[in-house]
Amino acid sequence: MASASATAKAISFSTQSLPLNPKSPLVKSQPFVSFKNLYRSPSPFLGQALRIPHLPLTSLSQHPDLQIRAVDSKPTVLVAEKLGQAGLDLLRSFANVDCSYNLSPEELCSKISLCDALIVRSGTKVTKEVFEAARGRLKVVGRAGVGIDNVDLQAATEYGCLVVNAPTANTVAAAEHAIAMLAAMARNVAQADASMKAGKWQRNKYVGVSLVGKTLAVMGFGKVGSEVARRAKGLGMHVIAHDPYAPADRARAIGAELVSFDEAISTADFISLHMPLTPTTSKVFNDASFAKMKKGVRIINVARGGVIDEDALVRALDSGLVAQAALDVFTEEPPPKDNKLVQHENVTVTPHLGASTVEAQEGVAIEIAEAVVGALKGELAATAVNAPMVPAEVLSELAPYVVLAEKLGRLAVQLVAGGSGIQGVKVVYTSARDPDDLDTRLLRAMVTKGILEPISSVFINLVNADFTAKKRGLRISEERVILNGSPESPIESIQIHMANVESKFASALSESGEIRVEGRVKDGIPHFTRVGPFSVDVSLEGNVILCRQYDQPGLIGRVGNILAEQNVNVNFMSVGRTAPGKQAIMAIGVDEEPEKETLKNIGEVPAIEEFVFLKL
Ligand SMILES: NC(=O)c1ccc[n+]([C@@H]2O[C@H](COP(=O)([O-])OP(=O)(O)OC[C@H]3O[C@@H](n4cnc5c(N)ncnc54)[C@H](O)[C@@H]3O)[C@@H](O)[C@H]2O)c1
Ligand SMILES: O=C(O)[C@H](O)COP(=O)(O)O
Repeated sequence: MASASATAKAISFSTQSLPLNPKSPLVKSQPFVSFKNLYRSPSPFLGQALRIPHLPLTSLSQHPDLQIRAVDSKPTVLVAEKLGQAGLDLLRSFANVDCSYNLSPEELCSKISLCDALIVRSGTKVTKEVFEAARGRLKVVGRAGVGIDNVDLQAATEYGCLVVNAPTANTVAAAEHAIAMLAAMARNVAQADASMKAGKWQRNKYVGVSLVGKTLAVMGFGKVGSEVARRAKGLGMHVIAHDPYAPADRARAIGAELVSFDEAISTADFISLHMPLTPTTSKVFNDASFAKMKKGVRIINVARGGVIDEDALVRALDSGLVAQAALDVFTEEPPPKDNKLVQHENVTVTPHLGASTVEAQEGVAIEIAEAVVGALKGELAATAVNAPMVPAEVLSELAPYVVLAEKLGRLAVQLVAGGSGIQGVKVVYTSARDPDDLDTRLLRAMVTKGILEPISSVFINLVNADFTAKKRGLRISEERVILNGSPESPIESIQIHMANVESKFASALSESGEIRVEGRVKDGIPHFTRVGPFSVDVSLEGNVILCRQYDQPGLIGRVGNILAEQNVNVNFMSVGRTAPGKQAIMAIGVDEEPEKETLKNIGEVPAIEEFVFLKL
């Protein structure tokens, strides 16, 4: 058995070559897809996006084929609800834009397989059927607004489709609308207006209530809630808030006190709702909670209709427990014509207008267009809803490690003997960085991609990597080995360990019997540096042949000759041995995939005990 103290000597046969083959059929077909395949892009988000790492753009643009493709291969964005002009202009500068409003679910499903991105507001349901109908082409759904309860996030994740939203541009508009509803309700503005338009003059009927000195409970102290609180303070109201996840000091800074749910609803004169619709908040305002409220309470809902049990609210209004309600949102939108809340004389309604100001819609359109274009370019979106957000500077630092992680995953899985069944994979990072300073989610996703893509038909990216691994029963654990010294590079090495599997290349097994491969980044290029107990050194740019042999003079030349006879270009070769004249591992980097016959000839060289061809 080989010892773990194997040493490596690297023999360079040629320098790094551009992995571009202009004659590749991939360049001719599927133009948008081809870039990823040509450049082996890490495309952490969107595997089919144009993303060209490490390569000078000038050399690409000089290639005639690529110039044509770059022009031809604009993605298509379907805008399914009205979007501000500035956002449309931005989208059109990058993509073909199809504005088709009021599509039926069937029409949406039939169009979607021709689209790379879809932009919606709250009026379009993006269901599992939509993702199924997209047949893998849809890469990003942009929600031009905050609430993503109309998008099936689980299905999006399962299909590897990124969901981004525009979380900030309509905050003030929604807060202003809540305040407008609050004041209009307190002074019966809508009812009095309707009465006058009907020819009446009813001054006694529409006596209102004052806001100053009253207690307002803000339920959900996020972006909109805190802006509502700030404005209510300006109206002289006493503001309390309930939000299990909001920091107390942020509330205090605005002059609001965070209290429990029961305390908020039982002491308030006005209750304004600003939480998202989730399984926990669904119908959280129901008979039981109305019963705890002060008699004559007034409720404003500019969040989501589903947080209120609407039948219970009708009962509470009819009994006088709730004096008035002001509603911008409804469980079903638009609500049926005979909806009792809409018709109720103590209820003021607007048709989901919270975000509908000219300014907010322009802002939202730009915010979502930037997010969608960025995502289509393969960048990580700051407003990703179903994927970890990795800041741009972290991404650029990790770029070569992202490639390394994927290629190590690919190497490791190809070393597994058929029928072994992989269950557990451990990824070990050695680094001098403080663990809190090293975000490995992207690397883990790429290891998963490397392992699963060669053995399945799934397309894996940062969005669906964990989900897909889990679904396939593949457990990926991570371990950090902290090195002493200064953390100049984020990672020293990445190792992949696969336990309880057999290997088709016995030398890949470590002393503990697990498949082990290791890689490092050298001068920005990912290298394969260890297999089992053997040190090797091959840049991970083409494909790799691993041979185990008895170290003897002339062997490297013999294998090199076999490859040269078949016109296979060797780009790198290294030999790791236990001691002179003992067992050694020869790792050969080759640009092309050798013919079967060539590989057979290598295997028949007497000193070679085993070998394996690994495709990267
Ligand atoms: N009517 C409109 O046109 C309109 C416009 C903008 C936003 N909205 C809706 O308003 C809501 C708030 O938007 P935002 O931008 O402030 O979102 P946000 O994420 O900034 O704030 C939501 C807050 O709710 C809190 N929360 C979560 N669960 C809670 C619970 N069980 N009880 C109390 N608080 C809880 C969160 O901690 C968070 O602080 C969303 O539902 C959004 O869709 C509606
Ligand atoms: O969640 C939101 O952003 C608001 O409800 C606005 O929805 P809209 O874009 O459909 O107006």
